[in-house]
Amino acid sequence: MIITDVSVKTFLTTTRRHSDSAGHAHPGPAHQVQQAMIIIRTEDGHEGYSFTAPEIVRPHLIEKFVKKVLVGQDYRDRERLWQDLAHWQRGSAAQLTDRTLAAVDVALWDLAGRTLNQPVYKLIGAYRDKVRAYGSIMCGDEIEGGLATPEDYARFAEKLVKRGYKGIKLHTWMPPVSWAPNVKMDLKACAAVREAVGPDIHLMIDAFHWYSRVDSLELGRGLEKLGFDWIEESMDEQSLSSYKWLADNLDIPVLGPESAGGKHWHRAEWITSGAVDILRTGVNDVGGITPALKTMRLAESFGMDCEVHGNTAMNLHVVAAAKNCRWYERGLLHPFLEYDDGFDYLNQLSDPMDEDGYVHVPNRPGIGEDINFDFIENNLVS
Ligand SMILES: O=C(O)[C@H](O)[C@@H](O)[C@@H](O)C(=O)NO
Ligand SMILES: [Mg+2]
Repeated sequence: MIITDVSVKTFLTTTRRHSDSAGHAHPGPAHQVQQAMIIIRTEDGHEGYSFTAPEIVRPHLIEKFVKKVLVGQDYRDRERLWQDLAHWQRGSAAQLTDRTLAAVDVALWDLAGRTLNQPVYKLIGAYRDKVRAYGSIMCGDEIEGGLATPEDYARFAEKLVKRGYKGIKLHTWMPPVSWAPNVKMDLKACAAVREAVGPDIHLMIDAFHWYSRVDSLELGRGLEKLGFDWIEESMDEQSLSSYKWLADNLDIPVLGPESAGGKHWHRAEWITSGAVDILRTGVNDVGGITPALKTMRLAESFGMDCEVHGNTAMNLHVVAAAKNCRWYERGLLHPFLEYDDGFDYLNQLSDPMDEDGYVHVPNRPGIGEDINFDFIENNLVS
């Protein structure tokens, strides 16, 4: 049961996803990027794994914080190990972030599942084995036939409905697109999608914090006429009072926070201040599966749904272990990318979606990522 080592393998993987100068993903030519796999090993040889960017598990963090907290400890003591790492964040000179806590926590859950030969959502206490996915579309772009016009969004939405999606979320145009953000263009894209898919498909928008209160109000009122399910991150989530103002002035549910820090503690303040109608969590956003579950239960205590940010199996297990969540966010999607192609370092997708739009939780032990260890060994960087 005792953890004897924490290590990291960094390897090359090929992707067609490129980040723009604001961090938004867009399709482009295939290129190689570095990915990291953290490995937590116990005395009896069991291992747990999780994937993240190499800088999130760089040697300084593993040696100065992670190993000092984990090595010599019982791998089953996830709550205490998470609390010890979270407590050390304050004294880490802002080096130990929620992303690193998430990578460690996910690997600990994976270790538990692999050791006990059980999928994580069953260890937590499953609520369901499958969940509806919404297609989370990439931010708009200026690519011919991509997501450059409202008609492009409408055409892609029709394709997603044919694939089986019963919900679609638009990330609209944002800087560095020269004329963005633009409320009227956002509403044109949303109207074109509603026209294309009809009244029964659930639609949401994620405006990615580019708007003022007044712009957000105009956007929200327009979405109310189009029957959207929620408006997400239309303003900077560092302004709690702006979201309280928006939620007070809109009928459409306001969902958040996604990118605001403070884990489940700060999300309690968002609820009690009336800043949101639907809470948001995410394994990477709050520091792991452990705090994401706390956030789900917090929202449930207030009669509130809590929607989980992000794809991959780690988020899917959180969704599967909670009643107060309606969707799995499957994405990010683009007309020029085939999401179902997956990743070269995994043997199969961890979030396969059936033709009815349901994603089935992997029943493989642990997180359930079907890791191609040979690929990783053959493409090692360090
Ligand atoms: O880069 C990000 O912050 C996320 O990928 C984001 O674009 C998207 O996943 C999101 O906000 N979903 O709600
Ligand atoms: Mg979002």
